[in-house]
Amino acid sequence: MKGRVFVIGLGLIGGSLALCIKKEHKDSIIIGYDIYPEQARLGKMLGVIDEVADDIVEGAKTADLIIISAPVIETETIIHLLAGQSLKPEVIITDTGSTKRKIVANAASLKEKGYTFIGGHPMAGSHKSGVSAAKEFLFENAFYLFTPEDHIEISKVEKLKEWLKGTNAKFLTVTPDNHDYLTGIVSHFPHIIAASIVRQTERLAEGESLIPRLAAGGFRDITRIASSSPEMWKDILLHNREVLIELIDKWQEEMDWVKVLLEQENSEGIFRYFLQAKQYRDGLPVREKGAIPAFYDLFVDVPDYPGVVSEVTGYLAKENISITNIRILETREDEIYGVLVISFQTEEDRGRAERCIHSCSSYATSIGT
Ligand SMILES: NC(=O)c1ccc[n+]([C@@H]2O[C@H](COP(=O)([O-])OP(=O)(O)OC[C@H]3O[C@@H](n4cnc5c(N)ncnc54)[C@H](O)[C@@H]3O)[C@@H](O)[C@H]2O)c1
Ligand SMILES: O=C(O)C(=O)C[C@]1(C(=O)O)C=C[C@@H](O)C=C1
Repeated sequence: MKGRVFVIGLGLIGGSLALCIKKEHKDSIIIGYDIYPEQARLGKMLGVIDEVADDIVEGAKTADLIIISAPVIETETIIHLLAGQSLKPEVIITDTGSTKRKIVANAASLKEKGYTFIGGHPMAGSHKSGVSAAKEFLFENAFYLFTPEDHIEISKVEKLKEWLKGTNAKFLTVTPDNHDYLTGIVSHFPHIIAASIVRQTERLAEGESLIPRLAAGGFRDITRIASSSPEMWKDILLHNREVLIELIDKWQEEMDWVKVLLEQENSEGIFRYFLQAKQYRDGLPVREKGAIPAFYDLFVDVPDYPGVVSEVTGYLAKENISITNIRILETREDEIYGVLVISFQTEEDRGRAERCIHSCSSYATSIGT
């Protein structure tokens, strides 16, 4: 498709969408604006956008598609600002906010002016912020939720989906209320829990210097999202407070139940508690992005000597196999072998990497579970 796409808020999500749109629609022109001009300039330098707009008014007036990708309370303000502008009559305005009820309610000001607003939420992301973290494959196979109101023509929704085709996401339509209820459970509430575990640990670590050093594997897995942007999460919590207050009550009941099991030394009950959680969690779709992101990890047993990481990555580079992450599992000091964990975007890449490492070295590999 041809046209001018204006991204307001050029961070992780805005930048990633810009990359997806450019990949699919090579003739489009992507204009970016960020309240921090250095973000937009960096976006241009990284090739994420084609042009930088000096302000929202300038970028919006010639746009065919406007994507608001700022924190959700900022999004409300931007919607009202846009409603006061003279935009192209056929422009489509969408957002990427993690909440939808209040945003869609605020978009009444756009409807009054005859502009089309379709609420959107790509259900994939990261704890990282900023345009430098943008990735064109961020949304692959993830759900992309839309909340169009009844008066929105289907052809407009189809056009928006066409613009966003390069995300390779699975589009789904829900109501704004249902959206906030569902994401409250699977996204917003877990972020509160992650932050609360970290805060409790920090409090208890006072005078216990071993605590931060011991906080490894399990702690890091469950608290990764506590490193997310406080600005973004402050807005999300304020927007979805009713749903979250209810979930906190339910969580307190859950903790009371665990406390009872412990007080009773109820071995069978504790076993069943973990078994039920394991069965449900193991049944979630892990190979697809969405509920749980896909991690195509390859474990490589390597001798513990300097240069081994560049040796292995060198083999992969020669075969043009791209990696998304690499880390070394901590090993015992007396061991001469370490484990390199290399993550790939696809299962196919991981298979190629495994074959490549076998043909270039004698290192054992495993794909884990
Ligand atoms: N991070 C995620 O995992 C994720 C996933 C899906 C949706 N979202 C939603 O997408 C939106 C963007 O999140 P992100 O992760 O890209 O955050 P981010 O912090 O990486 O980017 C947001 C950008 O918006 C800019 N900004 C703030 N106020 C602005 C304003 N008034 N005008 C213009 N720019 C402004 C910030 O400077 C920043 O560069 C949020 O609404 C968030 O709820 C986030
Ligand atoms: O992977 C992460 O770090 C995320 O937190 C992504 C996540 C989520 O909760 O799943 C966060 C907020 C968004 O609105 C959508 C996705």
